[in-house]
Amino acid sequence: MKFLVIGGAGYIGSHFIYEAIEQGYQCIALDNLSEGHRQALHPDCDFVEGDLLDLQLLKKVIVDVNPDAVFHFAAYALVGESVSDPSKYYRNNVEGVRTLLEAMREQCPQTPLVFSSTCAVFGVPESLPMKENDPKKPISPYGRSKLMAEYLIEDYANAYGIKGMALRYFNACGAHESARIGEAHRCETHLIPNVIKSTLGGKPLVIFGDVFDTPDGTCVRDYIHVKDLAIAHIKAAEILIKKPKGFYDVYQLGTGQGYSNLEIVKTIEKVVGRPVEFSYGDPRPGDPPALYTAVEKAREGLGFEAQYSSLDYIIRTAIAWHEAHPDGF
Ligand SMILES: NC(=O)c1ccc[n+]([C@@H]2O[C@H](COP(=O)([O-])OP(=O)(O)OC[C@H]3O[C@@H](n4cnc5c(N)ncnc54)[C@H](O)[C@@H]3O)[C@@H](O)[C@H]2O)c1
Ligand SMILES: O=c1ccn([C@@H]2O[C@H](COP(=O)(O)OP(=O)(O)O[C@H]3O[C@H](CO)[C@@H](O)[C@H](O)[C@H]3O)[C@@H](O)[C@H]2O)c(=O)[nH]1
Repeated sequence: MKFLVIGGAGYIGSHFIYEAIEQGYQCIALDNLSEGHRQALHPDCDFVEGDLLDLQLLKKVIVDVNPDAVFHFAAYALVGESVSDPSKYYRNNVEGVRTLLEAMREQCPQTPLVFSSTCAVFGVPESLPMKENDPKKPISPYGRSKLMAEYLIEDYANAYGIKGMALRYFNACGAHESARIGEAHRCETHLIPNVIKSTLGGKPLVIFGDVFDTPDGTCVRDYIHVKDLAIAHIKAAEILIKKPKGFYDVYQLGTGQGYSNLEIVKTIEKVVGRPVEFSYGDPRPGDPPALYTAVEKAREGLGFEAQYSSLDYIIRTAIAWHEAHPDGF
């Protein structure tokens, strides 16, 4: 089977491709390398350098590849930047999805689409753990753009028979067990890489806020290893392939267990064997105090349960990647 992977040179997309190729699937990545890295691509993965917003290119690639499933990882994903430059986010994350849906509607209306969504569609959750159908009140243009994209896919499924699944990830983390690929965002905002980089001589760590309504005052998040995300995507595609036209559903991917920012720092200290220096800063605007998912729907609907997301494995694989590639790719 052949998978077309939009955004395949990015962090999560590149780990998905490694897993899919290791499981025997053929992969073709399309990426404009605005954030991704050519070196992140598996050596057996075919690559088209191009833009999601280029409808003619998408149609041509779909005809040439004739994929059995399409995976859409490409987006801009910095919450803060989305507040200061929403136009950039709505264009790439909403118009990009519409362009892809148009290309698929014309060239491969039966082919399943698996879409990267986020727990940021909820904003500040009304209750925990968060369930798929809980109320959604996103508080950033990034979260809103992803919620709009979910609606677009659902509407195209209802009206034109597209088959789609939105997978809402909680906090993606970790690296490939080989340490050949890992998290290498050009502007790194995520906690785990920032803690690790601070131990390797990078920028000093600032923990954003210690006065949240959580057990130790720091934010709580649900961390899921990129290998688990990759496995869930393959399960989603295998299920979607067998579904009738017009099928659409949403699943959340996390472990169901929350860890505070301080617990992450303490675990990294234990693994590296020395103290991590940090200071407390102001809370980051738009950070909800606690986010963790209910896992029942993914367990029942996808047969998915995280297996590679112990904090110890996440941190060990992430450290191995950063030690092997201190300057990224
Ligand atoms: N990292 C997380 O914790 C997290 C959590 C929830 C959801 N997500 C979502 O998962 C997806 C992947 O996230 P990531 O962390 O791997 O991000 P990433 O930036 O590393 O990967 C995105 C890739 O898409 C490419 N891209 C962006 N716009 C494009 C365009 N117009 N045309 C072609 N390629 C384009 C980039 O070059 C990059 O390679 C995103 O949709 C993100 O919103 C990420
Ligand atoms: O240097 C840092 C970096 C992060 N944090 C805190 O660590 C926690 C986790 O932050 P981060 O790793 O940036 O992830 P989130 O902000 O939780 O991730 C959100 O942002 C992603 C976009 O990058 C979305 O896709 C996810 O769905 C959404 O949960 C938050 O409390 C941050 O304030 C720090 O204290 N210091």
